[in-house]
Amino acid sequence: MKNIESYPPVLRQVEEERGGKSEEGMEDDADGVPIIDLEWLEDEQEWNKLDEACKDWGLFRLVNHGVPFTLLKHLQDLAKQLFCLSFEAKQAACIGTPLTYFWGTPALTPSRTPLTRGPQNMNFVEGFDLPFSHLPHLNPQLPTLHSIRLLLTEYERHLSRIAKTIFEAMAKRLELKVEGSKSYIAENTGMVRVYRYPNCSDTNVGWGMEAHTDSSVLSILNQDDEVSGLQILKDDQWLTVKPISNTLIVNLGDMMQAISNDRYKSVTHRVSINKHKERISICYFVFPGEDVVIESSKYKPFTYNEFRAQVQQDIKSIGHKIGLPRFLHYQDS
Ligand SMILES: O=C(O)CCC(=O)C(=O)O
Ligand SMILES: [Fe+2]
Repeated sequence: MKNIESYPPVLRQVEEERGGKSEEGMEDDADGVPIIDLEWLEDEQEWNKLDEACKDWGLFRLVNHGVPFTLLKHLQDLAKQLFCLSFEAKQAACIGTPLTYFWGTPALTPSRTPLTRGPQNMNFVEGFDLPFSHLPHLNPQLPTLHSIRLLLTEYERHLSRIAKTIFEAMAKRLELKVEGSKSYIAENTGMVRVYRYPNCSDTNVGWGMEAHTDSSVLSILNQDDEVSGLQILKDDQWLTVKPISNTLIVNLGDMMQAISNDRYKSVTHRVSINKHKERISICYFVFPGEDVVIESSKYKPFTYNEFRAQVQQDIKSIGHKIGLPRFLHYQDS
């Protein structure tokens, strides 16, 4: 169902202006993304597969993850309902709550106001930012948000279990010291973002989300069952990650790349705009404790807090994130 009144006005305007001026896009069907079975992660062979996936791809598809299919589906449906509300209702729903509603950019300032950079590099996306630590204090007026809150509490339990299991397997492989490695995925830093990428008949207007790497340790994506959009950069080629029902997509972020001293990579990815259908995705991010120092031989020691502050500063001053290269011991001049 197309519900253009519910889009943020700037996104609505683009679609109205571009309506009809479209070009057929080509989409590749096969993706070849490595598949990791969470139930078999203890097994030597699966463990090797995980290591390879993290080195070569920085991303994999997770099966047998233990999250009930009904929960994944229900969250998707509720997110759809939430986005169908009018723009004004979505704005109003967040006032006085720890939620943030944003559009046109996924980047937020430290005070969690959206960082927009004008219509030229606007991302064709709207979303809600939901930090898990605030979930118990969230007392939303909207029934849809209330239901989402209840489901997210259960979702969080599953996703933190998954993140922990995957991280522990990686840490063992990387021979990280157990004490330090625990705080690399801090209990209280998980957060979820729910996105809607409106469809647009002219896919040349830009990106749902422009190319970037995540700043997280791990990001776990529950993507739309039917509508594709996520693309990753693999061997200098963009590749579409197919939506496959009842699977999760796990991607490694900058923190994981640094923790692994560049053995693993933070995958560059972007989201394309779909011509015919809007796309919903629910992304869970896990970060190190804010003051935990990440030490490696490639990078100067830094905390996630420092990394985040640098990213914010770069976005503000030069318009985009530089990320890990800012922290290299030896920077190219
Ligand atoms: O929506 C997606 O598929 C990806 C979202 C994403 O890349 C992000 O939130 O960093
Ligand atoms: Fe991302």
